[in-house]
Amino acid sequence: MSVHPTQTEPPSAPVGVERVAETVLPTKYGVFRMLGYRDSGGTEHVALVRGDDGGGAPLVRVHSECLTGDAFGSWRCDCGEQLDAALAAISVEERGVVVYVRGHEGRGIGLLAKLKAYALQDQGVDTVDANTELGLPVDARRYDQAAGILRDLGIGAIRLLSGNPAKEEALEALGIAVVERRGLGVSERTENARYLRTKRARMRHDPGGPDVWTSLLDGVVPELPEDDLVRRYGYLAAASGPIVVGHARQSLDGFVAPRSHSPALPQEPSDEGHVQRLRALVDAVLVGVSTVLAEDDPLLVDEVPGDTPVRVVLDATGMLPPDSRVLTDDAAPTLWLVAQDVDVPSTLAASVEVVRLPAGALDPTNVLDLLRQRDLDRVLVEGGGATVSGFLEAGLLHRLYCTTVPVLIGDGIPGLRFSGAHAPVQIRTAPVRRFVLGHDTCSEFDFTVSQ
Ligand SMILES: Nc1nc2c(ncn2[C@@H]2O[C@H](COP(=O)(O)OP(=O)(O)OP(=O)(O)O)[C@@H](O)[C@H]2O)c(=O)[nH]1
Ligand SMILES: [Zn+2]
Repeated sequence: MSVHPTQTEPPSAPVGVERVAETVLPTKYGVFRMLGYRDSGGTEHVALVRGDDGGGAPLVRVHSECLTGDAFGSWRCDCGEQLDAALAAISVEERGVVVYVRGHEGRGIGLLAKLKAYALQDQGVDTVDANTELGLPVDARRYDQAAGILRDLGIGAIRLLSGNPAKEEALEALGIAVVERRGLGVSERTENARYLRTKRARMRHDPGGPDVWTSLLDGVVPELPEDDLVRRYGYLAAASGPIVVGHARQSLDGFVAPRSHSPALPQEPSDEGHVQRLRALVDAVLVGVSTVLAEDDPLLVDEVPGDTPVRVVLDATGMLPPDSRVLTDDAAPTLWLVAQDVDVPSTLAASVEVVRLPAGALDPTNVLDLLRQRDLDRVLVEGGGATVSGFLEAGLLHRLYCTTVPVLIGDGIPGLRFSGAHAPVQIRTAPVRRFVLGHDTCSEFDFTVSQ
């Protein structure tokens, strides 16, 4: 059953607003003028204003109060992140307004009714039906106080930051020209995915622009400095020249697997698509043959949106079995790098190209040269330990993600190792960012910053 939200008819007497206070508010997004208003029903609202009057329709966010999202950072909804993103977008343009509308809590049903609606949603009811089951309107918000505040600010035309067409229609009906509407594109989270899906399916919400991940795939980094995807992957999406990213997942004591290969490291069920996202943002993913032998991973991008990159297997002695999935799955080209004199089967999928290098020439520098000649500039060296260590030791990694799994193996297949025989013992340091991937901890080294 599809229920369309019923907009409560505004009472015949429009709500008027009176400006009662003016001050400034320094924030992490810069200094805003802060204007306080009281509407004719006694509810108090504020407007955060940046920039001057001139220069076309400003960015405007008409933000519905949400104590849980705005103040407590709740992930049940996306309000807090939208508010942050709106302030950030306005600070980038150095111009715009956030009208913070009180009394809009719970889409106008009030805070405690919203909490009751949450309790119903905990039992499986969706956000629309929860309001209805409580005998309350799906959306009881009115926007005449927001329109009044904009008029008081001398603003008659706006670029609205919202994914809600009903908000645009309501403002238009109140005489505010919405020359453009776009969503703020904040990333979906596991906790709010159902809520956002329901808003799209049953409340006509649309993102009004590409979401963050789609933008990153297109090489565009949205102005959302607080967004997890932007923070984690913005640099890679924006990289214009060659970039090499290493990845290693190992036990706390530095092994990728026990000697027997069985059992392997526990798979992390929620790595938030980290490895898949790295794959999707590069031109080529490279692995050593031992990793393919151990895991038979076809190296696809199939859990997040994006294209599978060119797959590159370093296999000097030709150990790769012809039925391994990286050779048989033709989702993307595979480069099988072997030494000159190695025998390979004559019948291989059309997606597979055997590239022969002189014996001894399969070192990281030559391999990267070969990839760059093919315009494969962004490279993910995904595993295993020896392969990634080779690129690390050769000083060829711009970034390294070292994910540690909270287990101890004692002895096994080594993860990252420096070869003491070829290089003086080094302590590699670089700025590190750390993030938690389920039970794993990922440390990201940035070797582009010299220390
Ligand atoms: N009744 C109810 N209200 C909710 C729920 N989740 C969030 N809200 C309220 O919904 C309001 C925000 O509305 P949304 O539909 O999320 O977004 P919007 O303002 O219509 O659209 P955007 O401009 O794109 O943010 C806030 O006041 C929240 O308190 C919920 O499950 N039930
Ligand atoms: Zn909210």
